[in-house]
Amino acid sequence: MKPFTAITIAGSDSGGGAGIQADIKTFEEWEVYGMSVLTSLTAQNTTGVQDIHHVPVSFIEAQLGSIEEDLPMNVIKSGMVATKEAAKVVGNWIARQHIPYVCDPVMVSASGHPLMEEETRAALSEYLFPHASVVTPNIPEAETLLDMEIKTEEDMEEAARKFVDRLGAKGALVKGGHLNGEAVDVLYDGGIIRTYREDRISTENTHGTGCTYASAIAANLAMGRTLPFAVEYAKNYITEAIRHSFDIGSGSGPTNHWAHRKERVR
Ligand SMILES: Nc1ncnc2c1ncn2[C@@H]1O[C@H](COP(=O)(O)OP(=O)(O)O)[C@@H](O)[C@H]1O
Ligand SMILES: Cc1ncc(COP(=O)(O)OP(=O)(O)O)c(N)n1
Repeated sequence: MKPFTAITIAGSDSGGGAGIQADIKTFEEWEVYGMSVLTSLTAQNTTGVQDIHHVPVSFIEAQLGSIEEDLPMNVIKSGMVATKEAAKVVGNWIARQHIPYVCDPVMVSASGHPLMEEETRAALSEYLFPHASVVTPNIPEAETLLDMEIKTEEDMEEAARKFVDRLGAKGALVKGGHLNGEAVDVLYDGGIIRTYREDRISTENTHGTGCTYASAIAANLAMGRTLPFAVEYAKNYITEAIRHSFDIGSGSGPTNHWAHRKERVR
């Protein structure tokens, strides 16, 4: 049997809610075989990030090479890529793969800890976005990367268009988790604008939502679904993961990666 496969290039969250751990848990729930390239190690829990250690760029390259020379890949997902040197190596490697790529431009943890060096911002646009089937910024990330304010759904639409028209991504999904009201996300794929809308769930336990959502999109692309359908399935998945999130730790608890088994969202 040959499964669909996905590779995540991201940081480790020792607390298990975000980063590589969230990505692999999500791939598994979609029955997609997960592989990982670690870019940074974080000492992290539900209250915040206590320490960060960046993996040497030569070792990031070694991990990419090990996978490339032996294992099949249907999709690439990236998360925390903290330095411009790492962004360059990862971007140049992705350019050679010619498979769908989901780029989650992780900049700051929900607890407010920077997960990317400031000078890396320009490197994301230069090395990663041009290869992305879709970039998945949250509102603060989109505001920083585009140097604009986002307060309304119309602003989200404008931002999504800019990621494609100005920064060269093939698609952009601007996530509205940080706005008030409904949980609305806006997708632009270079053609039309699509909106994904769910009621906001009242919970503090949303640690890892961005990583989990992007990985669910990647898993669906690995299975051959189109981007709009991949986002639709992933939106249902993340909504149930938040609805049934775990009240563990004394900070913002993690989402529940197996919640869909109760709700049958697949
Ligand atoms: N309280 C919530 N209730 C329902 N959906 C939410 C809630 N918070 C975030 N979401 C959804 O979770 C996904 C991740 O969004 P967001 O929180 O903006 O990203 P990030 O985790 O990268 O900051 C989006 O689909 C967003 O609409
Ligand atoms: C190692 C690592 N990578 C990414 C994040 C950010 O996770 P995300 O799902 O975007 O959001 P929060 O969990 O921070 O709300 C992280 N914390 N750690």
